[in-house]
Amino acid sequence: MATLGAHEQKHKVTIVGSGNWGTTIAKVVAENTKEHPDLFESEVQMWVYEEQVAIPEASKLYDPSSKYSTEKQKLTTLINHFHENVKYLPNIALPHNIVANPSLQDSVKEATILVFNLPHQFIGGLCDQMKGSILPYARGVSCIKGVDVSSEDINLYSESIGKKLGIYVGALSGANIANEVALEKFSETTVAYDPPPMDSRGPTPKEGGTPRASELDLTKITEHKDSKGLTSKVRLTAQPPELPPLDHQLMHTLFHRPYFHVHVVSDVAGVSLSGALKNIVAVATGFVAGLDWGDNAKAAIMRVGLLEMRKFGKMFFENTVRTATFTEESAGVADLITSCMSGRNYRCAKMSVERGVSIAEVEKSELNGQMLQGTSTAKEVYGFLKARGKENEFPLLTSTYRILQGEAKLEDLPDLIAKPNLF
Ligand SMILES: NC(=O)c1ccc[n+]([C@@H]2O[C@H](COP(=O)([O-])OP(=O)(O)OC[C@H]3O[C@@H](n4cnc5c(N)ncnc54)[C@H](O)[C@@H]3O)[C@@H](O)[C@H]2O)c1
Ligand SMILES: O=P(O)(O)OC[C@H](O)CO
Repeated sequence: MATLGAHEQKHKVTIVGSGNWGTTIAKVVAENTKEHPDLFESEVQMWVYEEQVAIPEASKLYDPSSKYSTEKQKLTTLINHFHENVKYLPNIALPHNIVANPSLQDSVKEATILVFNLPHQFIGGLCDQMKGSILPYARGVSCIKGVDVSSEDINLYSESIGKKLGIYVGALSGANIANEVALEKFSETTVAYDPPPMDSRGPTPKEGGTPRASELDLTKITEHKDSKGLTSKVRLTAQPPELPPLDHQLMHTLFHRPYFHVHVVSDVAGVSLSGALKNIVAVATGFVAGLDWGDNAKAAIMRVGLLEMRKFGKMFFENTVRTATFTEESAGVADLITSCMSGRNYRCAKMSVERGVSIAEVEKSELNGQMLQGTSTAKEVYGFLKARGKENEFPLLTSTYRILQGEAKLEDLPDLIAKPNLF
């Protein structure tokens, strides 16, 4: 187990988000912060998008004589009272050192490590609200499976968040159906963390002066190569030397559990792109499952999907992506497989075909507020590919969007994806 020596300060962790995966990762992290008091403050703040919730009658917490069962209450009140997220992760006991906080600014203000974990459509607005409230030397990890697409550009969420907040952000992604991880069934994940070299330790002393752990001494302009290989000057604040160094070893200690095995790598692009693009492939796999075409058809979609994911990485992130990530890491092929077997994108796409209704209708009726990422990512990625004139080079990603739009027939999918050059 990692012990990094005695330090005057400890890391304080905040989870930004509290959905199905957000709450599960809060549980993982809170178990570790409690187990490593030499490195972390035990308390983990979890920012909750506040809503009024009644305990479902199916819940083991349901007690008709209690005010909590009959009346709608604030979700934060319920989480902090029962140590359970009754809406997004029901029937899972949460560690008592998780504190649900409805105030974004208050929840992040002391965090030295910010874990971003919520549906990707909300992150831009939340970063705007967070500006000015976070520590300048905080570091982040994005668990978001999605890509940040503007009219003609594509960015990893880790980098978009990092740019908006002026901090370095890595990524976590893997074959991680949240409910299974929450039940402590074995799984693996991949953490990608590759901060600019200044993070290696210590303040930059003023010439002839003694280093002090103040922001002034620790902030410097440093060269940083982003995931597209572009080198730019970024203003970044080093973490004070009083804190345990935030390196691969500490990342491992923060996320690894006996049931949740972590592999830390440096390929932020490969890890992030895998998590985003596999959601589109899962929608396509759900579609063919809905037609009852069998496992061979699903495997064919997964094969083409994996090749398109790798080609996408090579084409648009060629300078930094490690193509082996797609086939060697949990974030790559393993996440593709689990998502295409039982993920929400797969299940909702399958039901939409079986019931003859839109996937959005199924999402609304079946997910109790949880959100699909595959449908919006399909639209965003298609828009990006089309703007570049590359849509025909990614037939599965493109066809999935066109089927969602009613512009292509699902039954034609085998021909639509036949014989592309995916290498
Ligand atoms: N659930 C999984 O099994 C799983 C596993 C791995 C990764 N992921 C990824 O993790 C990320 C988060 O997914 P999740 O499963 O925790 O979320 P989720 O699908 O449970 O989404 C619901 C969350 O969105 C929040 N929300 C709703 N409206 C909001 C608003 N206006 N502003 C801010 N928040 C709002 C809700 O409070 C809730 O916390 C996604 O990128 C997802 O792809 C999910
Ligand atoms: O349920 P999905 O489809 O959002 O997928 C969940 C996870 O990403 C699987 O690793």
